[in-house]
Amino acid sequence: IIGITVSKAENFPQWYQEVVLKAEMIEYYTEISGFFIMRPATMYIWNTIRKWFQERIEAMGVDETSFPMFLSQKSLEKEKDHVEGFAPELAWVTKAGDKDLDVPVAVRPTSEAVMYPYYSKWIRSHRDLPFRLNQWNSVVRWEAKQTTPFLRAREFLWQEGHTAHLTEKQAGEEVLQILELYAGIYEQLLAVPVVRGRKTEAEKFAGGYYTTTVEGYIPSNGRGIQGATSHCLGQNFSKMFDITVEDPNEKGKHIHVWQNSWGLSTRVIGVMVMIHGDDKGLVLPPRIAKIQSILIPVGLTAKMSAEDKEKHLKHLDEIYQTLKKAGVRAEVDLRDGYTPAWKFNDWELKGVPLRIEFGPKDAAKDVVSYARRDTGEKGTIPIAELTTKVPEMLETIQQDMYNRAEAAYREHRLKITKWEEVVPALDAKNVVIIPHCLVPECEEKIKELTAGRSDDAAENVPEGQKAPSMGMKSLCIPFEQPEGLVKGETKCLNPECGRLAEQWCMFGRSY
Ligand SMILES: O=C1CCCN[C@@H]1CCCn1cnc2ccccc2c1=O
Repeated sequence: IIGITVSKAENFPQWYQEVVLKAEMIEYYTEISGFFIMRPATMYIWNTIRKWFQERIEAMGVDETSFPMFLSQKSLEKEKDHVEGFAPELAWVTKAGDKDLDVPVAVRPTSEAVMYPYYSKWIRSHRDLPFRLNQWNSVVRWEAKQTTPFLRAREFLWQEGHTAHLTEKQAGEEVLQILELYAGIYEQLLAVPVVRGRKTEAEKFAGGYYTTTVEGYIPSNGRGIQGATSHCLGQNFSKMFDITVEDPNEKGKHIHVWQNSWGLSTRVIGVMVMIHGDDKGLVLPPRIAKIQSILIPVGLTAKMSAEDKEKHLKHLDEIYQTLKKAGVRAEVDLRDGYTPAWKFNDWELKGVPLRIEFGPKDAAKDVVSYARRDTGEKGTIPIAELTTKVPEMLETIQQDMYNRAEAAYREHRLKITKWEEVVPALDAKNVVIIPHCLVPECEEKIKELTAGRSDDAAENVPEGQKAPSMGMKSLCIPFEQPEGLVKGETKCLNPECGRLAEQWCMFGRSY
């Protein structure tokens, strides 16, 4: 069996790459770098997320749409001021066949510029509000940085919601409603805890008014990771694209609508793999596992008569049927020519949450033997109790996986009030929450001050090999603010800043 050849603790990047490849989630698209093939194991998870989210936004009155994947120079021009930062990531089509296009078109990196000229056309009266569309699609951003499966790819799947409202208040309510759904995808489906908060001015979507975010944490390297964002765009885009309605209270007067845009991508799958995986491979939370329980016959030795073997497998099939009826996504592995041990490794690599073994010894006692993938715990379950015990155990696994990840995040999210404690905390794989002035220049300074010098003198590291550790960025201003910050008195923690602190702000090394 070709399992994972490195340990998660020893070589995290290599471990991650092996897991997504050997668990058959991803294939590298070697024709063009930065692109990945998403295989059935991945698409099952993505489709589970999509069904969960789609059902809930439909209940909110969001309709589905599908816009073209190309945008014109002209409409890009309308949002040029904030697009310039993104310009290097735009992929352009300049030819069709052997003919140059008179006007090159860009592949969408996001769809504001594609959609909003039509919002302008369709949204005329306040009765058209709230106007809400979402599309499930892929976008292209020609990343210059090193790509990683799920976390940073040049094309990824996401949903992008784009809504218009009459007032800032109505827009603001929806921003948070969607953010809670994003948190729900992480916490209820992926068993991944997230911190909810607002991005600082330096880290928000520049074209927007404010950005709310769910922030994850990767224990293996102590980095923060942006999980999904729900932006209030204010009236910025309705002014750029002339999206107005007649003022219901004042004839002849026009109001620029208040807009939101919100997106969650296949990045969420990478976060789940990184947090829950172990040295045997993927560990899937039961709620998003295509196979929740794999049934494997054991103890079928050669000296067993064909008749006894058949009887045993028939009994196993009854167990399988019982589990299916109980709503468990179960499969039976009857592959010939593979030992039980080989099968155990294979299904552990693929992250199946619960293994059920059934041999003659089990049959004699009317039990099955089980092994939990997350903890390795083994035991037996009376066959008569499978219908209740197996669904219960799957829910327990889901909850335990969340609780362990939540504890790891909580224990590595340190409230710090002494600057000299910051870098040691980062080096110990923590993210920090510090009193901060929220001024962009100060964040830049903090990034410099916390970037580790490449201390080549460090033990047994060849000259110039030790990469300088990156500085910390702001991750979010947590909605849940700790105690102890006295407005007008508490100083920003950056010793070179000197300003007063506005709020507690979470910082960390990040993706
Ligand atoms: O996040 C979201 C959620 C979904 C809808 N769009 C917003 C904002 C996207 C911000 N963004 C991100 N990368 C880009 C890359 C190239 C051009 C433009 C952009 C760009 O506007």
